[in-house]
Amino acid sequence: MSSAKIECVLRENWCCGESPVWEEASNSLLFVDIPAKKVCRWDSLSKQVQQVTVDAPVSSVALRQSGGYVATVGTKFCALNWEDQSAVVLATVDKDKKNNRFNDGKVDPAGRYFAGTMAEETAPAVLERYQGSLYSLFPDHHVEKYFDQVDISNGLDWSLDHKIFYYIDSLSYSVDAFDYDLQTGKISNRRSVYKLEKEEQIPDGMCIDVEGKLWVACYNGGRVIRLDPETGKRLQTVKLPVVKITSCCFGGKDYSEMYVTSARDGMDPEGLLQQPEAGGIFKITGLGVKGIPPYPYAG
Ligand SMILES: O=C(O)[C@H](O)[C@@H](O)[C@H](O)[C@H](O)CO
Ligand SMILES: [Zn+2]
Repeated sequence: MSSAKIECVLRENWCCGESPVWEEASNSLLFVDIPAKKVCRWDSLSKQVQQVTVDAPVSSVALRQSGGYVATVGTKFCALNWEDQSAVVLATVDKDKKNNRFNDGKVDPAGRYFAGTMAEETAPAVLERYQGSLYSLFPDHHVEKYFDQVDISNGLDWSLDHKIFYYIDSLSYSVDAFDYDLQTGKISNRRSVYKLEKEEQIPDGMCIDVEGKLWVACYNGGRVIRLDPETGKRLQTVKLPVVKITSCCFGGKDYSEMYVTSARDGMDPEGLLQQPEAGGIFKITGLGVKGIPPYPYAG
């Protein structure tokens, strides 16, 4: 077993930190604070954070091949220009669902931006059920819808051979897999590869490592877990000093570090006293396994 070291690298106490993405070119970690409507970029060398505020809850951010970033803002896929802080709408979804917003999103190995929606929460994990759908924004800016009836659309990633798409609808307490056709972006044959145990609580964000194993952030579970999607077995548990763990990604030199986001929304004053780092960003080193670079949006 590895000896993991955990460090809180940013203690600005985000309401709900999410969607960590490593940007190698700037040695930075991108992430969002959903309710604060902020896209943030933390420079790992200068330790400075830059922020861009948008006009609606921003639930995910991704790199863009042609420069700048893309982000899911409210129910819109947007292009984000970091220099002039402008957001341009590329496409809108769920136009008939006024209470919906996007949640987690990630770019596939062919440059499509996948993201799902959910009804806005009245409290963490409290919301009108089955309102969400999963979509992807193709490089030509058209949108495809995969399925609906989603509660909280969350973690997503692709197998190293690009033949499997992994997906989490949080309230199903399951990590699911689909066959993936990289050429067309089509998914099929949904099945569960792991059911969370009670103490692991709610599955949230997810990423894959170079060995093809999945790392899942456990919201209210205070941990990230490493799963073998082939055997359905949990391989490792790494506990963190805060319970509301929202997502994880690999980054740093050679993608050998893991960055973990967390939330403080929904915590009472007593909980915040006990967990002063709630809402912080954590760096885990010494895991003994690396990640892979994020794919940029090709449009
Ligand atoms: O970031 C998300 O995925 C949701 O927007 C959050 O509100 C929580 O993580 C969720 O409630 C836990 O399932
Ligand atoms: Zn999430």
